[in-house]
Amino acid sequence: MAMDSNRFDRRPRQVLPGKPTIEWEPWGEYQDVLLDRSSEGIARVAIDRPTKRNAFRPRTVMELCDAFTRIRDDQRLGVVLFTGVGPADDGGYAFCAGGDQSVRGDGGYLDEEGLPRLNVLDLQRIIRSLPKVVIALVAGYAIGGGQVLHLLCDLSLAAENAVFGQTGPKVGSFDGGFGAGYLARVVGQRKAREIWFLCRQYGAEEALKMGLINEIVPLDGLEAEGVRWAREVLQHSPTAIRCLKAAFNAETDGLAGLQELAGQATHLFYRTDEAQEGRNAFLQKRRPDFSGSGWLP
Ligand SMILES: CC(C)(COP(=O)(O)OP(=O)(O)OC[C@H]1O[C@@H](n2cnc3c(N)ncnc32)[C@H](O)[C@@H]1OP(=O)(O)O)[C@@H](O)C(=O)NCCC(=O)NCCSC(=O)c1cc(O)c2ccccc2c1O
Repeated sequence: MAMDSNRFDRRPRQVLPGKPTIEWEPWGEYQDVLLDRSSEGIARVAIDRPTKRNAFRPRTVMELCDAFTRIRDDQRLGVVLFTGVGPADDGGYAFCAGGDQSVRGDGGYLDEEGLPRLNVLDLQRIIRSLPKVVIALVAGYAIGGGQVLHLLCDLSLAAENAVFGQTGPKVGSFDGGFGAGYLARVVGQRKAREIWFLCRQYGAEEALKMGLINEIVPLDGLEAEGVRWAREVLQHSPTAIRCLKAAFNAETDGLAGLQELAGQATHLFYRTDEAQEGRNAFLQKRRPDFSGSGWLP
């Protein structure tokens, strides 16, 4: 999906206002997304459709899935900053305004072949199960499906101009998965029902009060604060962090969440002499000898 970045301009690109506090390396080239990484272990993913308030079309989502999958597979990366390019030419900012209504067909959002898709649901799962920390940097609107994407990030830093809300019942849509159930876990059932049933917009202070975000930051310091949080996370144990993320998900995500947590346990188990004895015995066509393992309390 991403084209070789060597063919393109490799100068760092401005995503949000403010002085960069980290050296970004452009990483691949997409149409709707900017992807950068740094040698410090941080990646930056930005939706690049500012004239549409960073609303996503199927291509945007496919590119985001590709970007997050590449990040997952790069062992040097531990934290992702997820944001939207701004400002637009009219001065407006958005993290993401949800699904692009101009390509919404009768059965979903139409891709370039005319196939109706709701592929943001795939992206939600990729972000949710990414064994790294995803930090949303919200400048301007996080609305509709964009608000759900923001919700699924592990941490959220919002600029003073951030605005959150749902529009589904206004525009004939709803996200009854993470968008409803997980929102209720985060802000409580009463507030979640208010957000969806009334379709109001909430500023950064209200979002902080309801637990939707972690901190409010001046707009031109948003990326720098994200980098600061990322650097702090990166000082800690990668295994502890990935297991904790899976544990938080397990509490809310049913069997899919337990599968992630169990996968982390299997990863760790594979590194033990005990697990390796099972594999070696099979390959050497002999009985396994687990006597050295003990039955710990
Ligand atoms: C986000 C806004 C509140 C911003 O208002 P503002 O006044 O600042 O700006 P404009 O309204 O003038 O917008 C500027 C420019 O951007 C275009 N635009 C903005 N949002 C979208 C969008 N979502 N789709 C297409 N285009 C958009 C706008 O038309 C303007 O362009 P011009 O050419 O006319 O200048 C406000 O823009 C707003 O309310 N936007 C709509 C928000 C919305 O309703 N989003 C969709 C919700 S539904 C959804 O996201 C969704 C997606 C899924 O894939 C799902 C999958 C599965 C289940 C549920 C899903 C789901 O609910």
